[in-house]
Amino acid sequence: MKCTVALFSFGLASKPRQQRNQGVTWKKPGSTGTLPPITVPLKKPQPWVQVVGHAGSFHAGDYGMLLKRYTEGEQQCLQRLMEDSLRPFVPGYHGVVQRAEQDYNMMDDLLTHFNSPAIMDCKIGTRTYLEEELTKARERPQPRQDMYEKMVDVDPEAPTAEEQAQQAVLKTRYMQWRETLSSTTTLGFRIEGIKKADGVCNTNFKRTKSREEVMQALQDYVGCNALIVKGYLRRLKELRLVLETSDFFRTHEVVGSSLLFVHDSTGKTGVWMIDFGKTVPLPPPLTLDHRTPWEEGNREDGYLWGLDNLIDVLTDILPHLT
Ligand SMILES: O=P(O)(O)O[C@H]1[C@H](O)[C@@H](OP(=O)(O)O)[C@H](OP(=O)(O)O)[C@@H](OP(=O)(O)O)[C@H]1O
Ligand SMILES: Nc1ncnc2c1ncn2[C@@H]1O[C@H](COP(=O)(O)OP(=O)(O)O)[C@@H](O)[C@H]1O
Repeated sequence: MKCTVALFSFGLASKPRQQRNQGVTWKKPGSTGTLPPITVPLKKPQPWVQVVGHAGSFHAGDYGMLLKRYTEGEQQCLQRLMEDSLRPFVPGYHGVVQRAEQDYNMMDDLLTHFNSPAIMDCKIGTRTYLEEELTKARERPQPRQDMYEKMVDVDPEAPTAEEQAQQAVLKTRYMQWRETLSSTTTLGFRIEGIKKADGVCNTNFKRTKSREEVMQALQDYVGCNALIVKGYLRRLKELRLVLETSDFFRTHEVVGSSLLFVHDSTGKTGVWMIDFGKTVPLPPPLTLDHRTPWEEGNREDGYLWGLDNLIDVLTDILPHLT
């Protein structure tokens, strides 16, 4: 999907976001109304921007909140994360709300405190589908036409003769193809989408694979600004330290989760873990180190290996920046 800009908030208040807060007018308490009202111009509110992901899953809420279509698995993860040492690295979670008969997980909008932010979504890990999806695909294969079409759009030669005959591919096959086409297999992370401060959005990274191509895309994203990269590196190294001791992380297979990078022209930077739709608890006493290569059955996801590589790549671009 293309970047989506939400101009209006959803449901929590009756007026659209753009119409409220453009300036606040009030009277002095107890005044007779003879004093002219004081008008305080407030900063223009920022529209929430979705860089990638499922269309129609989100609604921008009020008061810096974001509503994401409810799934029980994601709710469980967000709830557990609020009690874990990873809490500062995930959006604050505020429970389930219902709007127009649909349940949503309500969380902090991570863009709130930035001014015209640049945003990047990086999917972390060497595997983007769950082991249970692989088992299901073997037991009850359900070839998908939509994924065949997405595949052919990128590379008409990619489907096998059998897939061409069926005009359909299995989801796991599509996901594996996406992993090897991009840097997921070789670096353990891939750029999914970037929105720059000028509003220009790029989700065309499916073939961004080599270390050099990834470095180029990252350099472009940070506008060759070394301070921004240093800010990101500090945060990523802190995250790595916390991940290495987090109970939540040790006991969960983290698949398809992204790091959301945000910075603005003031030099402010932030990185958070998002998307726990395919993060599942492991059967005790199984734990993961997130660096051991995946073999079917070991449940390893390559998350920390990918983070190590991302930190290395960002460190390598520093000498090229001003
Ligand atoms: O990015 P493209 O190539 O379009 O492929 C998408 C992403 O892999 C989605 O993962 P994510 O949500 O992590 O971005 C995945 O959703 P799942 O998370 O459900 O696996 C979609 O599966 P379907 O929703 O089954 O189409 C798949 O079609
Ligand atoms: N808490 C958040 N704050 C701000 N933006 C977010 C937040 N969560 C998700 N997004 C935006 O939505 C996009 C998709 O999020 P994600 O959770 O991965 O959705 P999906 O499960 O549909 O893939 C991200 O790339 C980002 O732009």
